[in-house]
Amino acid sequence: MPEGQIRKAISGFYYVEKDGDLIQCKGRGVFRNRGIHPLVGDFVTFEVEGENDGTITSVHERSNELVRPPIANVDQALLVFSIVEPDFSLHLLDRFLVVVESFDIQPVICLTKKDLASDAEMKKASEAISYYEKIGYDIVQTFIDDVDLPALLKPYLEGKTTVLAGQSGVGKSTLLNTVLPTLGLKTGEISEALGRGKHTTRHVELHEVAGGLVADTPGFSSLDFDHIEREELPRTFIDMEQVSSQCKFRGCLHLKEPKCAVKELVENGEIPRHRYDHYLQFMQEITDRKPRYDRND
Ligand SMILES: Nc1nc2c(ncn2[C@@H]2O[C@H](COP(=O)(O)OP(=O)(O)OP(=O)(O)O)[C@@H](O)[C@H]2O)c(=O)[nH]1
Ligand SMILES: [Zn+2]
Repeated sequence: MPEGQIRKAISGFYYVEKDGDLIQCKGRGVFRNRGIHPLVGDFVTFEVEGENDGTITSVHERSNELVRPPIANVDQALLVFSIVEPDFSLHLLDRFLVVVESFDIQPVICLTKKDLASDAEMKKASEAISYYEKIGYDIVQTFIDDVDLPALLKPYLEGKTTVLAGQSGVGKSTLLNTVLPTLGLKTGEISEALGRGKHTTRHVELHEVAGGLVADTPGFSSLDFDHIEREELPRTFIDMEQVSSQCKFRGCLHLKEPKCAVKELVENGEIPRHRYDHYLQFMQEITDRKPRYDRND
């Protein structure tokens, strides 16, 4: 039976891409009883019925799945940060990195609005970001008038499924319009669409760009840590994770444990203090959240 990938889902139909064609498919009747909900991004097996219609018979195992927007098998997130308007925030950067790493998604940090920044603001942001480059993250600088943005982003987009993410106003729609000119998003449109409340399900579609796929709706509109356990937080700080094998205790959470390699590196300045402070803050947030059975969401 043929296999393909769901590129969009509208009113109960799934549009499955196969060799350049989109086949309009329904899900198998038993999916509902079994609680199987096919998602955009899913690789599926389907049965052909008629020229361009079919039925999805099985959904292949996912590498991950996002909730808002609902999308599966995301490889990469372009994390968009403006240097000014809104001001660059290391707290928000660390928060995005934790959430993205927790889904096993590769982050690429995009810096926008360089043209609006003073030399001092630019220098401050570049210095802060250089640490993230040092620990292995890719950084790209994009500008509103950068005519060659598609070429700049191509090496990152090629062969991957990518979502954009970032705070309101940083320039996500501007970037999406540049990589997907046919989309014609009004800038500011995304926040309006998402602002109507979290129950608004906005249609999401994967588009072919530069040999990869890009989602036309930004991901990670909520940055809570509900899905992350205390023991999982250390691995989402990749700089700490790299040295954690040198901590005295296996499974060290780098809190009060003696002979902790992470705390030693924070003391001698190799890991910036703000990284560790954010780590402690996020750990506290996870510790303080209500147990799941107490919540009514
Ligand atoms: N000067 C300058 N302005 C930019 C740049 N990128 C985006 N903008 C402007 O910043 C404003 C916000 O950009 P959007 O692309 O709407 O931002 P967004 O992240 O999609 O915002 P939401 O829809 O609220 O999530 C718009 O007026 C853009 O024209 C840039 O590199 N330089
Ligand atoms: Zn430790």
